[in-house]
Amino acid sequence: MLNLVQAAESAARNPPPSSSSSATFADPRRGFCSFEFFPPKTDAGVANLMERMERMVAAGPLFVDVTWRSGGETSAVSLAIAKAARQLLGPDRVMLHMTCAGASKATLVSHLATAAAAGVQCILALRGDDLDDFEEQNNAPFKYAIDLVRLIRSEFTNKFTVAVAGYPEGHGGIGYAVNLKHLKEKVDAGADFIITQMVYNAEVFLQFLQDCRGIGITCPIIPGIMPITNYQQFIRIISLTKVMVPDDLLDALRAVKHDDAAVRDIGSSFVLQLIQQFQNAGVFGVHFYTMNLEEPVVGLAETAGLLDPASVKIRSSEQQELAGEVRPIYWQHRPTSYMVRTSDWSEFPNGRWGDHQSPAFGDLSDFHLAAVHPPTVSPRHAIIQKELDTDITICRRLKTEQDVFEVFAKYVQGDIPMIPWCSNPLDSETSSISQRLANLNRHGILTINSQPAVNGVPSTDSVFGWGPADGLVYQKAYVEFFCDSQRLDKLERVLSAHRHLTLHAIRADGTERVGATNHTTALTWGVFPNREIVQPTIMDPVSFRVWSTEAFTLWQRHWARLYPASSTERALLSTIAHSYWLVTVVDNNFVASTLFDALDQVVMA
Ligand SMILES: Cc1cc2nc3c(=O)[nH]c(=O)nc-3n(C[C@H](O)[C@H](O)[C@H](O)COP(=O)(O)OP(=O)(O)OC[C@H]3O[C@@H](n4cnc5c(N)ncnc54)[C@H](O)[C@@H]3O)c2cc1C
Ligand SMILES: NC(=O)c1ccc[n+]([C@@H]2O[C@H](COP(=O)([O-])OP(=O)(O)OC[C@H]3O[C@@H](n4cnc5c(N)ncnc54)[C@H](O)[C@@H]3O)[C@@H](O)[C@H]2O)c1
Repeated sequence: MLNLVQAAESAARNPPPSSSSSATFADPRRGFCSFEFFPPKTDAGVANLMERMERMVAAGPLFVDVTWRSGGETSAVSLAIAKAARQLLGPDRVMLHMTCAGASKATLVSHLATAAAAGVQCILALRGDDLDDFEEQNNAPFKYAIDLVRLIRSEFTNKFTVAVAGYPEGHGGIGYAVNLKHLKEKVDAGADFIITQMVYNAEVFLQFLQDCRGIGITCPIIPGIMPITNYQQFIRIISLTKVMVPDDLLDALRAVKHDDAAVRDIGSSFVLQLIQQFQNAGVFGVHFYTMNLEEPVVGLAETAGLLDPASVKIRSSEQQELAGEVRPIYWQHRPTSYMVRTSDWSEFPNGRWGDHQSPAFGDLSDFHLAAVHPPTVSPRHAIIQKELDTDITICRRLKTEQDVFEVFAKYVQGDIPMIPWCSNPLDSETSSISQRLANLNRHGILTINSQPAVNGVPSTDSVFGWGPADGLVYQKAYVEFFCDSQRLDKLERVLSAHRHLTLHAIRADGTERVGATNHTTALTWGVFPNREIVQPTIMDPVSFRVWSTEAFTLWQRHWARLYPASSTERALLSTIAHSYWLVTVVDNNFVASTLFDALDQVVMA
């Protein structure tokens, strides 16, 4: 893999004589790219990713890589995807991410041996983030990525090419220069090249590159970029990673945030310019955080001249079978693609939770883009300040459940900028119900998501509109919340008089209580001239189950953890996480909704 990266860099810098020196931007010899995939959360998503990956690798990236969930819980899926990619592309063009923090030496050696046996020759050695207990991490043998680099070199010598992560804007709040020093140590310990955290500012990356060179890091450094395809998703990811985004870009995206096609146009022009700036400065490779999306990523890479389809010789299944290889089970049993109905609108047209059969379905934390902790604090990072403020606010004394209820109520009133489940301020459409929501929250219906009913509002409406002009949009009232068993019992009794309301409740241990119907249900849809009905948000019981696991984890991971191990607060939050239900209620009568009346009855004395 290293040879491949070096050869691609050198070919880009020294194009063959036949290529004119005034090569155009789209000259395929001018650049290369890699595509990063993450393991989807559901079997159907994995099956569809396999299919999509086959098309994406045929487009001609230099290599593909597969992320790894901290703790290695999804290691089998990551490995299966890497193995499938290897079968398609060959062994030297596939990289597997692997995290080490909290793992034992035996586990890591076993994962590495399994990867080697599957024909993976390149590892992106990472620390990982998602540890339940920092104290535990401090005593663990593998604290930093460098420990994994050293392990690979000592146990497997040169069997693997090793890449490591770099952070143009710093990492972990310990200072940019210290970060660089640690990066140099990783390279000195045996890393062959560096892939960076996503970056949307050419100056920032080029300064980082110069600083790396200045301290003697000579290996290839590939900047990471995530294509901008959907406003909500982009905002959530930059809030998580805290990467710097030019204000002009944010303003332009905000102005068209409900129109995915316009967001994608603006995002693509921006990313193409960024790549051009990199190329002008002699940086020819780009790492794409694909988010498992196909069309926007391949389109961008193609326009930027980063693909080389001629270099890919995808082997047919017959060739693979002749070579004694077994195709992944997902391919043999893959369902008819579910993508067709959304292909025109890419993956989540202004939509929210995605389709559980989609390869791009998952929680943002699955994308493993980077640290969720604030990096080096810079004055430009107002967003970090916002998070720190939130930490302080929700870190206040919590003695009783009522104190917890108050935090939720304050969030929907706009007095707290974030809670662990909601990282952005409420949408304007929620203002019509925010007082009712605050009251529900104060009475133990702890809301994390909602929408009021909408019946045929113009798609250009400044509050409820989305999609192209001249359409009409609709939505069912919906609310998602945590509550205890007593309130759920009462809700079920109330719902018997509201037959158009459907309920689905799940507890952390997986116990479920479901209403009469439990099918995939349309939540938001739009009718536009000359199109089929567009349905960006559905309530899907499978997605809800997957999401509930994440939702319960956030009590501990993003909240309880802010308090000392034996504190009252930790115990209280932990009890809530284990005993409360996560509930969704959909009001199927979008013409005359009674959802909030029903919830008011639950909290009435
Ligand atoms: C390209 C890329 C891909 C990623 N893929 C995944 C993935 O698949 N799965 C996943 O879970 N996460 C992934 N991540 C996220 C990554 O795990 C986190 O960003 C994590 O917080 C840091 O990982 P690292 O490997 O950079 O850590 P390290 O290099 O160990 O650095 C972590 C922090 O510790 C500091 N440090 C390093 N050495 C020392 C030392 N000796 N003493 C004190 N401080 C030290 C560093 O300066 C840095 O602040 C990815 C990140 C990137 C950029
Ligand atoms: N039901 C599922 O199957 C499923 C699956 C995955 C994610 N989710 C939910 O999706 C959320 C993220 O997706 P999104 O794009 O819909 O979020 P979002 O931030 O866009 O919020 C959607 C709507 O809910 C409102 N809202 C936000 N926080 C609220 C709160 N605390 N109380 C009441 N209303 C609130 C917003 O104003 C907005 O109108 C997750 O936090 C989770 O709640 C649900």
